[in-house]
Amino acid sequence: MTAIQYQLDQRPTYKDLYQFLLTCKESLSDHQEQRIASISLTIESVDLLAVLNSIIKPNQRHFYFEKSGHQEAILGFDIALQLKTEGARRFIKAKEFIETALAKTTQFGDLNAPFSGAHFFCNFSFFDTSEEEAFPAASVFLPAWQIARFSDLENRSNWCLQDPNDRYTVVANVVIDADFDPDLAVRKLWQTLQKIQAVRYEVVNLSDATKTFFQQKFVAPPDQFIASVCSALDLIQADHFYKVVLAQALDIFSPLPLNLVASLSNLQKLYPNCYIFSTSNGNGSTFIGASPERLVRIAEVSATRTLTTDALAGSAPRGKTPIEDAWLANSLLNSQKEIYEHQVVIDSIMQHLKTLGLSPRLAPARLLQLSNIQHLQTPIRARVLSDVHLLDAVAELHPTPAVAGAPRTLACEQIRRFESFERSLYAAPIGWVDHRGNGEFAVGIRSALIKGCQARLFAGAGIVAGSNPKKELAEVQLKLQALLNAIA
Ligand SMILES: C=C(O[C@@H]1C=C(C(=O)O)C=C[C@H]1O)C(=O)O
Repeated sequence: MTAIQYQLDQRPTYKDLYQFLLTCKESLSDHQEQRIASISLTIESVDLLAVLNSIIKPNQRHFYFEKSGHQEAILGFDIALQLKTEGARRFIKAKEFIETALAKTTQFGDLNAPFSGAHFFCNFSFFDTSEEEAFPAASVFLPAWQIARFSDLENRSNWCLQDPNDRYTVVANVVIDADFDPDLAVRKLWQTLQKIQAVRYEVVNLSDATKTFFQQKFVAPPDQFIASVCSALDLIQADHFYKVVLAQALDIFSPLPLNLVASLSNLQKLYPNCYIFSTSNGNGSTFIGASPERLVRIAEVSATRTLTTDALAGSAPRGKTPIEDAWLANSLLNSQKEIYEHQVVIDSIMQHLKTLGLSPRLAPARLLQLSNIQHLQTPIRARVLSDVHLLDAVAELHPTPAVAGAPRTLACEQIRRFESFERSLYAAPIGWVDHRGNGEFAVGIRSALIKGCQARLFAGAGIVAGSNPKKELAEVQLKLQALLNAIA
């Protein structure tokens, strides 16, 4: 991969870009060869959801990923290169696809600016084959356009407003082949850049989005969920496995098409400490959610390449009063059953990270409090050497016992047996990888698959010895209700 740098204080001109693209074309060695030119520029502030709302067409692929705390958000749209695959080697195939794409990429711009350079957007399904047509078991794409916001501030109180300290990067990825016309390409680039920059003053008044009356239907009735939990508890007692995570799916039908951007904006406001994500297949289906669960991040922390993951399991509702809330938090922190459910996740993550040759360290367990629910959370960190790719870590960690159970294979068999719907992208890795092999994946829980006037909402709960079937149903319904409140 080649990188051409230009001075930070100097925006490239039309001529600079033309010259760069022409050089890329001239470097093609034969008629069959294809190269990628990746151009990174810094721009002034732009509202990413406004771009999603006003520029991206429903039949264009998009990917939106906002890190918990709203410090970073990244939007990709339109496809430069893509891979769709399935099977046991899907994560490895995704890694190979990215490495092959990077080998034919020439990068232009300041690669030290946050979120500059080529980024690849990935979504996977929970199982390694997918019966559900909307999304394949593995999908990776390099977008034609990528826009990112990066905030240096640790705790922004006014996160939903544009902050003067935020920095914005745009990356355009252009496919260069024998028929490539550099002049036309620069003119198109310029036009799209202008369109993006014109969006920044657009007010997307999402709070006015019409809330419509939805009809709702569980895919499997609540009684069936209770019966499944009881059967799972019998198998746990008979020592077949320790834990299984069983989910419910709720279908909603709206008289009007569901409003994707309004739903995302609601999720942002309701869940400021969750990952907010949206991925479309370019064919009318979109998967969105607000997940509190990090699968894995690899980033430079104080000049050390560091892997961070979280064990997240063990839940309680939030109280209606501060006293009730504190009581519920205290019960969660001291419940033998919840601590055990949490520990199963920690043990598995530690073991899988060691399999990767890492020496992980645990931070003390803490409470992660969301607006409707609270969880036990243990951050886990490890130093990584350059031979561990982010997708190697995803392949090793997914699915953790937080969303599958333990032991993994037996738990997954029980999920297939007890759940009567396809999990699709629910509870699966969703995230991005950059040109350095760094990036971040969330676990796609608290999520919904939207198509036109319909949506399927997903939520689950971990079942271990001592679980109470009615409480588990209540937990799943609480999680579903939170999503329902956000879908507009
Ligand atoms: C499976 C889900 O959540 C998981 C299950 C939890 C639990 O049972 O306590 C807590 C957090 C998540 O790891 C979901 O929200 O769908």
